[in-house]
Formats: sequence, C-alpha cells, structure tokens
Amino acid sequence: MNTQDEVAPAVRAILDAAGTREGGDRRLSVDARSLPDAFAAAEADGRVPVIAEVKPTSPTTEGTRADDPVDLARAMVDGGAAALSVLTEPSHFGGSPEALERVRAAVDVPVLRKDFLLREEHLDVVEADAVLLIARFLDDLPRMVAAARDRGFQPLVEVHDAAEVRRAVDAGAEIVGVNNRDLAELEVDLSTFETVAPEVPDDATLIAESGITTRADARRMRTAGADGLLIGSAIMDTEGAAGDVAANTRRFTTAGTEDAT
Ligand SMILES: O=C(O)c1ccccc1NCC(=O)[C@H](O)[C@H](O)COP(=O)(O)O
Repeated sequence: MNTQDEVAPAVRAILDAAGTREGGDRRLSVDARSLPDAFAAAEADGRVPVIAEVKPTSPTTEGTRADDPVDLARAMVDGGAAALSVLTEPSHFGGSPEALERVRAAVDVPVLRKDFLLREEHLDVVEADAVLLIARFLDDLPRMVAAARDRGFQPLVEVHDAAEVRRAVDAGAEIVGVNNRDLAELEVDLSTFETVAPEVPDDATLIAESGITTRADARRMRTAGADGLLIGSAIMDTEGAAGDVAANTRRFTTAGTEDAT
C-alpha cells in the first residue's frame, strides 16, 4: 500500500526531504519512560493527559517560534503536560535531533519523537521514549513497529481512517494516534477522530492528534474516547496569553472541568 502520491505538495516536499536524510550510524537501545503510565499518572491527579508539542513552525503556521526548546518544554511540564512531543524534522518544522536530546535530558516525562521516519535507520538518529510512525507512509508498517520496539521505543502509529487502523492493529500497534489533519489536503476536521476512534480496539492507548485549539475541542476529543491529546500549535501560539506556553498548556490539562471557553 503506497499512498504517498496522494498528498498535499507541502507533504510531498517533506517526504522528499525525509527520503534523503541519513540514519544513525549505530543501532540505539533506549530505556523508555512509559507513555501509558504517564497518562495514568495525569488522570490520577485530575489532569487531562496532554502531549504538548515543541513545534517551532510548520507548513500551516505563520512565522517561527525561536524560543529555546528546553525553556518551552519546562513551561509545558509546568502547565501539567503528561508527556512532550518534539519535532526533529529540520526543513519544514524547524526541529532537530539535538533539540529532542536536550529536552529529554531536561524533563522527566516521556518524550515523543515527531518526524517522518521512512526507513529503519532513521530510528537510530536520536533516543526518545516514543516514536511516531505514520501508517500512510510506511508500506512495511509491521517491520517498522518491530524495529522501533526492538530498540526500546514505544511506537505511536498514526492513522487517518478505518483501513489504516486495521493496518496499525495488524502491525501490532498498542498506541494509536488518529490525526485530524488530512495529509492529502492539510485540512483539519475533528470529526475524523470521532469517526475513526470506534474502530480502534479498547485495549489500545488512543490519542487524538491535531487541530485541538480550545478547551471545548479537548473535551470533545475526550468524550469521543481519547486517552490523550497531542497539541502543538495552540500551545506554541504566540498570541495565547501573550505567548505564555505554561498557561497555554494548562488551559488544556485543566479542560476536564466544564466552562465556557
Ligand atoms: O502541522 C502541520 O502544518 C503539518 C503539515 C503537514 C504534515 C504534518 C503536519 N503536522 C504534524 C502534526 O502531526 C502536528 O504537529 C501535531 O499533530 C499537532 O497538531 P496541531 O495541534 O494542530 O499543531
């Protein structure tokens, strides 16, 4: 299954760049912090489990947030984030493996490596607790899931429809992320999660990804079954509370309580 051709031009460019990037020169072995345990710990003290994303820029964002990734990460943890996601894609998201390395050394929550990993050796670039594997772009998904696990990473398999859920489950995924952003059009529609979530087995850890911008959105995704929420742009927002990343994060981690915002 290869649907790489049916993607937005920006995603095509990201994939082309990813295809030329080299992998690591030695096989990594990671002692990972558990993402499901971090979600459980957040739930236990009344926080909505949020993976807050260090996302300096993106093809759908204006400008670049140039703050030190470690400062951003610490602010996110102060805001109650259960886990962090760090972009390592350099050309379109302003990320780097070094940023992830520094963030992971500075915090004690699990850190997800967010990138477009296409080949096994791409896993060996930097240690992380979890790695994103995008079902749509991986013809041999079972092999990448196994390769990630062999190194100690927790694979988070990203899907966008029911067919991809089946591929993820067949590949042995235990953590599944439903992306509300359609990589063919780059449009975001939160009803994607509501449609696809029932297809995901109950024993999987289920994450709603992308497009969560308000507390009401967060509650909507939780009501639809999300164990955790992956939130980037709304937390990195320079407008929100004057760019206060801790406050932006707290807005979502405290969204379990009803209010109008
Ligand atoms: O965010 C983009 O513009 C984007 C464009 C093309 C491919 C992927 C893209 N985003 C990757 C992500 O998965 C998001 O960073 C992540 O889910 C957070 O989404 P959001 O909260 O909407 O920033």
